[in-house]
Amino acid sequence: MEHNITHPTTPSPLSTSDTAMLEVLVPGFGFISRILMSYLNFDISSYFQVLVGLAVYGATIRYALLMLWEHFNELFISRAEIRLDDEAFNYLMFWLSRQPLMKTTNRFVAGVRTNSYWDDEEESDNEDLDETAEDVETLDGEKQDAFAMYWAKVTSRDKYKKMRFTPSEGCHYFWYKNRPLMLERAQREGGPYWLMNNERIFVSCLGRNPAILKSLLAEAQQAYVEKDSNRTIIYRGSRSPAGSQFSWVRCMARLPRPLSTVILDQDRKEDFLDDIKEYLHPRTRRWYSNRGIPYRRGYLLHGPPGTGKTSLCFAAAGILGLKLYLLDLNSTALDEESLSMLFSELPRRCIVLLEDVDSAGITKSRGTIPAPSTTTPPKSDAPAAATEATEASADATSKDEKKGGITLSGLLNVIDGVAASEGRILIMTTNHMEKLDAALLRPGRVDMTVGFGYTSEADIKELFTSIYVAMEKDIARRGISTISRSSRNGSVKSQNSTISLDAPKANGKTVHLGESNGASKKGKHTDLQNLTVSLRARIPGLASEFAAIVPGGEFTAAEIQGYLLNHKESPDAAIQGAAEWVETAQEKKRAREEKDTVVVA
Ligand SMILES: Nc1ncnc2c1ncn2[C@@H]1O[C@H](COP(=O)(O)OP(=O)(O)OP(=O)(O)O)[C@@H](O)[C@H]1O
Repeated sequence: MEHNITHPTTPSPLSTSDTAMLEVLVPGFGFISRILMSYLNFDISSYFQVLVGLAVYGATIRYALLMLWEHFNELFISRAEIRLDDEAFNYLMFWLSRQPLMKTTNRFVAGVRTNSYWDDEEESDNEDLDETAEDVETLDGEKQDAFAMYWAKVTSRDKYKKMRFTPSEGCHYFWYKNRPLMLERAQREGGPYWLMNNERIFVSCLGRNPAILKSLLAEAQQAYVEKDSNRTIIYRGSRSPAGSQFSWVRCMARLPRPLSTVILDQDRKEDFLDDIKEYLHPRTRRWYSNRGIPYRRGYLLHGPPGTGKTSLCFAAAGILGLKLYLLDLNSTALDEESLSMLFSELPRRCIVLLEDVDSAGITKSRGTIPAPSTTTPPKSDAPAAATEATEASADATSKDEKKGGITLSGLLNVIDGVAASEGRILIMTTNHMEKLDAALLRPGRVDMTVGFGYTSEADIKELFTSIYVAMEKDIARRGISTISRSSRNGSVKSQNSTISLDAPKANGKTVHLGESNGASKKGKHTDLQNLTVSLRARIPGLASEFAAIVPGGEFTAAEIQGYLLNHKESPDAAIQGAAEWVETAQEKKRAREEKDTVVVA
């Protein structure tokens, strides 16, 4: 008997090219058709023509909608693009974090990492805490507890870092000045996801006029810049964590350092500052440009470690409101190309600080510090003498050129290369000017040198005064906080509470302010004023006493400052311990010198 086995009618199978085409139009087509065939015995390929028709139709509609959307965008939507590697990105993020959008959106990036748009906020948070510490510290008998309370708050704040919110990737809608805006945070299409500086923010508005977007960005910039108010902004040239590229990363914003706190011969300080001011004057820029001379100026600050070179730079940046760009030439990762890129990215007016150029791989290795021969260094502006001194070392230097990431020729190329930005001020510091190559010191690269030395008698007096003059401000601040606290409480709290400002009187005894219970605000003010006046009157005498004990020309300002900081509340104690400190310090120096002599021998 013959059995007729009936198979489901199977239309002719698709050719390979048909299947490939369908796979392109409908990704996963092959897989789906196999599943359908095996489980449902349904051959989808029999509907090939219908499927192709549908796929083409779908693709056409999609394309048409895309084109339509693009035209619509072009005609009716304005859009600003802000890139991560630009500072405008920080402006916008900072501004956004303060907008109602960040309170209402349900899609956001949360993080505790401190970065450039939050750094100053952290600082002001800490300042609030500092106030509370001072407030309670002034009540006698509670000093320990006050510190414990303050410290508990600090450590807890450090543990529970403030959570920061920024918009997540994707689109967000918000209102700005009664206009609906769209914010989109996205990675650049086509770029590798891990590349951090791929990120973009787009802000869009309806209409062809982008004025509202520009106004938003201007507002964001203003908010960001105002946050810095009169601070000195410091950038550091560093490698991005994700790539090998170097860029300027904002690392902090510091309160400016008053020039008066840098102890250096007044004329020398003024010459330095006047020279920078003269350089920044528009007539100087015109002068340079009319003669085709590259508009750049370089300074070399030289002297033993801890004599105030970096401090002078900070002070100058603060006074002139210039941003400070720090670069470590010792980084082995830094090559000529990166250095050149960093220099080309500098803003038109700024200070670039290259510290300890002698220790970078562009000279012979760093040696011991030569013993001081005079109390003050030679008058600074002597590039010719410096050049002579350095010519002798040029040979030795060239041998070491290849040490480290950057070579001498690399540095020279970048300092005056065509790609380097104009208008910048380059300040290099060194502990060993004699080790620097003459080529680095030639005019055009170094136009002025400022020498720093060991403190003279006058410097010691000035340093002492500057340290204890600040105490007057401290007293005033504590007085104000105590007064405000007592006025909040109605009166000074306990029976025994006194304002604990142990300041010595002319006769060496300690003054306790506000000793009377419930002393009036006015009375305390008068006491504080008297104390301040008495201290001010005593400081010159104390400074002379101190300078008579500490020999001139032997110690750096950093060393003396270090000692005075151990007695920051009591100038009298500083004077009492000065002779012993000088003796110990001299002994240590002698021992170090002997050790160095043995090593050299
Ligand atoms: N001339 C000075 N006037 C006031 N303070 C000074 C002076 N020199 C040093 N100091 C103090 O000593 C510390 C170190 O100073 P600074 O960093 O400016 O020294 P430096 O010469 O740049 O040292 P280095 O060569 O090691 O970089 C700072 O706290 C600073 O306040």
